Amino acid sequence: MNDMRIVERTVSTETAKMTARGVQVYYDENHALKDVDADILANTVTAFIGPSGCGKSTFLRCLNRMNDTVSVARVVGEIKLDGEDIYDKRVDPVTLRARVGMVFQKPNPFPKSIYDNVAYGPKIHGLTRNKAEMDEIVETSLRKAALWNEVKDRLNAPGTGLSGGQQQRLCIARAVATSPEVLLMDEPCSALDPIATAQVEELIDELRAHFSVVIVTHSMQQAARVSQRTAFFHMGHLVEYGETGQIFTNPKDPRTESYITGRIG
Ligand SMILES: Nc1ncnc2c1ncn2[C@@H]1O[C@H](COP(=O)(O)OP(=O)(O)OP(=O)(O)O)[C@@H](O)[C@H]1O
Repeated sequence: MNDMRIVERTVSTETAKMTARGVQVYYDENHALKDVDADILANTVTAFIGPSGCGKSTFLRCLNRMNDTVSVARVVGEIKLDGEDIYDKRVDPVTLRARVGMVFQKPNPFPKSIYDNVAYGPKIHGLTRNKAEMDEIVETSLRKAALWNEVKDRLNAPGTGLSGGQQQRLCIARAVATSPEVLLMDEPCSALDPIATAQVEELIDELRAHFSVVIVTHSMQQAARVSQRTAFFHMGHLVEYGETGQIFTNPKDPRTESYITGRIG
C-alpha cells in the first residue's frame, strides 16, 4: 500500500505592506507604547481597539511619522513601508505622508473650495502637468470618496460649507488624491451621525481595493463591521492581533476577552 501523503502547503496571500518591530514611544518620561511588533497587510482594513489612553493613536501616528510634530515624543524601533525604513534620515516626512495618508477625528477641510481641497496634495507634490489632469484627479478622488454626485455642480463652493459627513468624505478625497498606499484613520466617524457613519464605513470597505486602511475606533461594532484584522492594545502593549472574527469570537488573551465583553475599558 502506498502510504505517501501529499502534504498540503498553505500558500499565504497576505503581503505585509508595513512592518513594525520593537516600536516604543515615549512622551518625555511617559512610556506610552511598549515594544510593539505588527504587520499591516496590503488591501486589508486593520482596526486598532482598546481602552482610552492605551496607545492606539500613538501607534497610528508612528506609521506616517506624525509623532515628529510632537516635540516631547520619541520613537524607538523600526517601521518599514515596502521594506524601506520610514525613519531613515533620507525619507522626507511630507512625501511619506502622501504615501501614508491620514484622516482625523474631526473633519478638517481647508478654508478653500471643494476643488482646491482635493487638488492641494497633487499640486504640492507636482503630480499633474496641466488643468485637465488635475480635473481628472479631483473627479476620480471625489468618486472614490463617494462624494462626486453630491458636489459635482458646486466644486467652487467652500469645503467648509458641506455637512459634517460630506466634509469627512472630502477629507478622505483629499487623502486619496495623492494615491496613497496606506490610509490611516483616527476615529473618522466619531463626529458623524449614524447615516454619515454608515456611508463612511461602506466607503472604507471599497477603499481597501486600492490600498491598506488602518482605523482607530472606540466602537467594537465598527471594528467588527469594517475590518478584517484587529489589534487590541492595553496599557501601551499590543496584547493581541489577528483576524477580526477570531479576536471577537475566540480571543486568546484574557485582557482581550475582558475588553470585548465590556469588563475593562
Ligand atoms: N501629544 C502628546 N503629548 C504627551 N502625551 C501624549 C500625547 N499623545 C498621547 N499622549 C499620552 O500617551 C498615552 C497614549 O495615548 P494615545 O492617545 O495614543 O491613546 P489612545 O489609545 O489613542 O487613547 P484614546 O482612545 O483616548 O484616543 C497616554 O498616556 C497619553 O496621555
